[in-house]
Amino acid sequence: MSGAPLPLEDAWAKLLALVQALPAEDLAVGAAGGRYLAQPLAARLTRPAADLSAMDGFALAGEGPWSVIGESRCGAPFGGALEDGQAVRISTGATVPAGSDRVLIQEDARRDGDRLALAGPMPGPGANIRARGIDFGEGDALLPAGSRIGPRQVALALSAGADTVRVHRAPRVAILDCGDELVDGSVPATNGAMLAAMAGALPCEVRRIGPVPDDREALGQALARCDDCDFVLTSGGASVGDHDLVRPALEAWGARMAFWRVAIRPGKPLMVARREGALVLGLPGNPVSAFVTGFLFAIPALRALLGAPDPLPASEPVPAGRDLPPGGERGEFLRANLRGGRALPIMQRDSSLLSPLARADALIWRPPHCPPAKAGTDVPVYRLENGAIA
Ligand SMILES: Nc1nc2c(c(=O)[nH]1)N[C@H]1C(S)=C(S)[C@@H](COP(=O)(O)OP(=O)(O)OC[C@H]3O[C@@H](n4cnc5c(N)ncnc54)[C@H](O)[C@@H]3O)O[C@H]1N2
Ligand code: MOO
Repeated sequence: MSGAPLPLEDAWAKLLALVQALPAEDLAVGAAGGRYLAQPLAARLTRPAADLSAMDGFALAGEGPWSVIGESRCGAPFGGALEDGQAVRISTGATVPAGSDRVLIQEDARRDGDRLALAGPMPGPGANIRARGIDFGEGDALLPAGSRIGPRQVALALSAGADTVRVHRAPRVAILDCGDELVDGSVPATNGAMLAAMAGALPCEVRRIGPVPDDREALGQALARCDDCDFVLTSGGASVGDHDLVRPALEAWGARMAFWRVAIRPGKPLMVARREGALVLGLPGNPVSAFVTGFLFAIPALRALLGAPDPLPASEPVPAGRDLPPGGERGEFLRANLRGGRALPIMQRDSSLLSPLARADALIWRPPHCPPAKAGTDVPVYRLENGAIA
């Protein structure tokens, strides 16, 4: 447990091995935004349910000229069938009547009373018609288990006739700020609010606790308020100082440490533990360290609890905006700005500095002992603005 800090990849693997998606529940489709499907979604309906017009105009049967014998509107389809030489006025999205195989857009039509003639080219068969079932048919598999229900998936599920979807339950999350200096107000307790804002972009129930003093009993009482939580997130007191009491307090509460310390900068003294059904992450107190470990571990853990199949953040190669020195003993996440397709590192690296953190829109990953990188060579970059944490 107190051995060498774990390489990032090993820490991620151990974390994911500890987390299981929470049990499933049925939720009204409109309330399921941000959740992940616990079972696949199949269509209960065919869409479109009938052949529909894609344009405002006239549904035609046979060659022109035509006589207009009625109208098909959304919600009020034309009841009968057309014979050759007949047409109906039709709106976008309205049902194409039987007997018609094409729609003439009104800009290409000349209407005089009930008489209709071409004022443009004759539409071909099927023109301006959305055929029944082109989106999906009843019984079609629409979304596999593990899909995230975003706004587009909400629309799809409703269109497919689902009232509810089976999704993983939203985690109950406790976020504790720890430190005497936060209790007396000499240092503003920024981490809890920051982490709550990060977590709050995902579907979860966040309970803020503290600030809690550096005191075993107080920490014990605070942790007792987390007994019903799925995920407990502390910040501060994770290091080796005399007042870093989070680990013994967690152990006294019944948490079993899975690992402590990851070979990353900032964020080394990360603690990961489990207690009965709950996952526990002890994040370091330095605000940048809390953010980086929140981004790399806490948000992915939340996604995993929600049932995301691929919960870790993804990096992309971006050319470095300047020469970068070789990597050290710990891998480093450099705060950076993406400008003109390049990632420009911010050179203030102290893990207490919030102004460079707030200015950054990306993190450049420098793996341990990596060779120097010349400006213009690709380096792995994690964008901060997507995925809940800007
Ligand atoms: N001898 C060693 N000292 C330290 C080591 C080490 O390996 N050996 N690791 C350093 C690293 S790396 C980090 S990161 C910090 C982490 O320390 P803690 O997690 O124990 O955090 P604290 O000591 O409680 O606080 C550090 C710093 O952060 C401020 N803080 C704490 N919580 C909050 C909060 N909720 N909101 C805002 N600011 C917070 C606190 O006031 C301190 O300034 O340890 C190094 N030391
Ligand atoms: O990991 Mo600490 O976060 O380097 O300052």
